[in-house]
Amino acid sequence: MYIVTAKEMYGIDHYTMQELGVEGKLLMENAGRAICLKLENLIEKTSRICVIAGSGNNGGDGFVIARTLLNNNYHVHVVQAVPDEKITGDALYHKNLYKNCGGTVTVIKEAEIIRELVSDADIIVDAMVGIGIRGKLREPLAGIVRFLNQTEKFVVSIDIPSGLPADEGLTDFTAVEADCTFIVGAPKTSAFLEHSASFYGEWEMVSIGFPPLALRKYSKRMLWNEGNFQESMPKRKLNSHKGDHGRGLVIGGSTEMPGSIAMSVKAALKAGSGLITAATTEKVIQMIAPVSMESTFLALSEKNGYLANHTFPVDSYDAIAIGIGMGRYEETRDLVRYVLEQAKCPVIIDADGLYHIKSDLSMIKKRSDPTIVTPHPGEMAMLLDISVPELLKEPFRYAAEFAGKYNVYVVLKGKYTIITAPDGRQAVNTTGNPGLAKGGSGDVLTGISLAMAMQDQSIFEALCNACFIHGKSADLLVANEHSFYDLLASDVIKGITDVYRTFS
Ligand SMILES: NC(=O)C1=CN([C@@H]2O[C@H](COP(=O)(O)OP(=O)(O)OC[C@H]3O[C@@H](n4cnc5c(N)ncnc54)[C@H](O)[C@@H]3O)[C@@H](O)[C@H]2O)[C@H](O)CC1
Ligand SMILES: [K+]
Repeated sequence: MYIVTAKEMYGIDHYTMQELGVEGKLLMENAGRAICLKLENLIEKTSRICVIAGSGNNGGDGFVIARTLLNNNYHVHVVQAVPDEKITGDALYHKNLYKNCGGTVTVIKEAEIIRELVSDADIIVDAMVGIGIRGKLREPLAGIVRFLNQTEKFVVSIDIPSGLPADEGLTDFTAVEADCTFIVGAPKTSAFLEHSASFYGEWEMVSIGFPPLALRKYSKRMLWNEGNFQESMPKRKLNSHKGDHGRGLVIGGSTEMPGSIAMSVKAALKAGSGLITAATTEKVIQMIAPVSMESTFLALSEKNGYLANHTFPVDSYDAIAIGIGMGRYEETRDLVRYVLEQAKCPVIIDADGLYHIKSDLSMIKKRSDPTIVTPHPGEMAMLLDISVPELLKEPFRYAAEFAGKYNVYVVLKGKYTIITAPDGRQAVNTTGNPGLAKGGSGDVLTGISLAMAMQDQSIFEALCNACFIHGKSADLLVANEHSFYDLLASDVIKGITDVYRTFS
């Protein structure tokens, strides 16, 4: 499923109409009809429905919905929140069809009377504004939105909750807080931003006839779901041996933080790596060996419980993860630099490793093999020299700019984890839950990512699948024996079993 900006949606729309010859009226009919098929499952046959229509094509969708419901014997009424002369083009065509079928319309000039007009309605369909919103909502629409947000009635928004921007970048808006939203054609980026996603309520996308070639042409962003996971995950050959599944190295750990590297190692093995070596201090090896029985160890020299600068061969690995629990010292920074310069395989940089590259980002830019950074918002903001709120306003743009500028893959972790490739392709992960907001969760994701980077798939797919597995494991655990409260990172490692058993 593609994710679009308003501009991209208009591009897709224009292409479908001009190049492929599909008329706008037909797209609008498709949208309204597809939405009604879904809506009728949500409402009673006796429900009274009030459609609030605006001036643009979003209002046009509202008129198609009103006509379809009317023709299916529902009790429906349209409140038009703009003067008659504002309804033009395809929207006017569909308004006329609705009226020709016996539909009724009340035109309102002031927001106040909306209370009275919807007093007997059970369901309110919000078709005031969609992706055509410019700036903050004006009156009387803003007043209607304020009313809708304090009413108990069930509010269904069409395409976008009216007033909400389709794109990232704006946080000051008045918008409908919908109970549910039927998104037209493709979800918009605002459905995946922390400050705006909740306005959509539950959402579902309806297809209205945009061909995949049009979507592909305009959007580089997608939602990574079960279908993508199942299609792209390499199948295991029955006659394969451990050498086929990757030899990985995890570098990190300190006496203060021995557990994190153990988690990454375990997760990497559980997710399907053939061989994993943990490169850490002698003391950490002693501490984690009893719980990391399946891995091998490489003892590196230490200084005050942390890894010291060290040169050792890094060329016999298929992928490397570095940074976990390693601390932020000059010696550990030199170690990160050494590995980034020497390793001729994909390198994943996490946790303290991210602080080290910040001091000299040319460390990552110079590399010719894939480099992957896996920051949470605080780390990403640190890398970009901006605040976390600034980052969260436009995470898609910031991640894409960083990935392009430094030629790296970025896994920006969060409720909506965004995976970005250096060429600008982006995916939003669909799995995961609040149970993952706990220490160790990131270490597990790094381990799974390491395993995925060594399987037969592109790095972009590998990272999308790693995030999918990590979140899905947590989802299955919470759906069965665990809760958001008690879920531990070590449970998530165990849960990988169920993900594989369910989906492969
Ligand atoms: N290709 C598609 O995606 C299709 C989408 N459909 C629906 O059409 C809308 C987009 O339609 P458009 O006419 O371009 O814009 P809107 O209806 O969203 O809004 C424009 C309308 O709103 C007024 N307006 C703009 N800003 C404000 C404001 N701040 N305050 C008040 N009023 C405002 C402006 O004057 C315009 O009149 C899309 O979301 C889908 O729902 C098609 O039906 C099918 C194809
Ligand atoms: K709307």
